Amino acid sequence: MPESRVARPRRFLVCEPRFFAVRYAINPWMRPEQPVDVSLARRQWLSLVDAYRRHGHTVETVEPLPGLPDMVFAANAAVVVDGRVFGSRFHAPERRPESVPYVAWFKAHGFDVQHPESVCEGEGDLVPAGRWILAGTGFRTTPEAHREAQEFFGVPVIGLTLVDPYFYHLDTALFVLDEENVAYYPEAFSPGSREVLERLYPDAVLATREDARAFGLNSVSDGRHVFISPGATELADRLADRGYVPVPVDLSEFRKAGGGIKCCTQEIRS
Ligand SMILES: CN(C)C(=N)NCCC[C@H](N)C(=O)O
Repeated sequence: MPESRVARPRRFLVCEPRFFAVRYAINPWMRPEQPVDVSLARRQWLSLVDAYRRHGHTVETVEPLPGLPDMVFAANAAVVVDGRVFGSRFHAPERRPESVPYVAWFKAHGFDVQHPESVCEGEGDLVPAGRWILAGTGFRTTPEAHREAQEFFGVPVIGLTLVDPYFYHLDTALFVLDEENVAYYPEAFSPGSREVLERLYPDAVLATREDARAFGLNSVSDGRHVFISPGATELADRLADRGYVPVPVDLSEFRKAGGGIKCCTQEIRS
């Protein structure tokens, strides 16, 4: 009999994909010559917002700006823990202007924003996980940014090295299920980082390459429901065996930019 899991209501910040497009290539998923169906992307994004609201979560929006096609990926804008906001410094020049509207949103909603000095892509690489923050590096966020985040939050930051360019942000290879456990794709990590994950999470849910390629690890969990790509079928079964409730949400259009459910979702933890 699987354990019965308890959901905790969340506060999410999202950005409508009004200007979503693939105009440049900054990760292996992006091919600017491949057309994007903006109206399908919008419907898919609305289905995510609807799924969050139906499950009792609060969803707020930041106004999208023209010329910023990746602004829909709200997770990259910051990391928020205990109401403290650690902003972003994007690796790609094309994404750097996104910080301005996000910082303005946080300020307008009563938050101060700490600006990192090193490249740091928000919750894409800094993943709060109960007593610590798991932090990816290798492609985007730097180890210097991990140190800055630890100083700022006063929470242990555990560095993990990513090695496969298809899993260029930590949130493509791992997600937090609840305060105690995570799901991840081991081959996305260096051997030493894999060992760290095995020590921290001996009971983790492991994903196959197929599930990882379907963006199954770019999921959002509220402790009970897991909002997950419908392509990650085996992972969904493994989660259900552990008592989680998979809620499939198809964001296939966003995969063309290298993003999925978690990328579109900034969690405001206060
Ligand atoms: C799950 N991921 C990767 C995210 N958290 N964000 C998606 C960013 C996509 C954007 N084209 C880029 O390459 O930056």
